[in-house]
Amino acid sequence: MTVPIQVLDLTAVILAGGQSRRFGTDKALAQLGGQLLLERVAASLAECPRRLVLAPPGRYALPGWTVQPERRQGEGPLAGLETALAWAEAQAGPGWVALSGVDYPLLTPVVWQVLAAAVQPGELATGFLGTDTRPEPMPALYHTALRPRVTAVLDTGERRLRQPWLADGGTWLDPLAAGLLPGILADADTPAALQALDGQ
Ligand SMILES: Nc1nc2c(ncn2[C@@H]2O[C@H](COP(=O)(O)OP(=O)(O)OP(=O)(O)O)[C@@H](O)[C@H]2O)c(=O)[nH]1
Repeated sequence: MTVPIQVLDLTAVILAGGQSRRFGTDKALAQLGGQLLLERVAASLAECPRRLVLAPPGRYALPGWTVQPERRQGEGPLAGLETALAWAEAQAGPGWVALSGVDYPLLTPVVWQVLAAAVQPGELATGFLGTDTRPEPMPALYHTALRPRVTAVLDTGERRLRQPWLADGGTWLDPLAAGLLPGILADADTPAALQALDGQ
């Protein structure tokens, strides 16, 4: 019998090393409801026993979290996933990483519980479908066994996290059918998008 995955089995990793070009200022330090976006995402993952923020040295300090750069620093989110998987495996052996960007300020622990409960034996990714019905690379769970594939793709020069091969070996849930509140996965990658979330 397979034992279901729980949030307590996950290694939390927040990608926080981007350029925030569309936002215009560092979006991790933007606020919603009086709280930094980085802190809000971190709060959704607070139950995870291992917690890592991938960001350039000295950019942020987050109590209870390890903050360090990824191995291929500044090379984009796929390089962040590679380091996330390596770090998780070094900490706890084979297992699942809960991966988020800093720009999902409405995430709650329930989102991660839903993903953990949906993990299927033998699959390597579990996430949500976007409004365009394509898999969204974050927030999502990735298994450490994906790392050789991620490394091989990075070595070809590819840097995007949205990869068809990531979606192929995974479970991708319709968020509303999975019981999530509408809008909970909203992405605040511009000031207007963040403003639209004010009051939620
Ligand atoms: N650690 C790490 N995180 C990254 C990197 N690039 C993007 N991110 C993070 O990944 C998430 C999604 O990033 P994007 O919104 O696509 O990129 P961005 O650079 O932050 O923003 P834009 O410049 O507007 O594209 C955000 O939380 C970023 O902080 C990177 O090279 N390293």
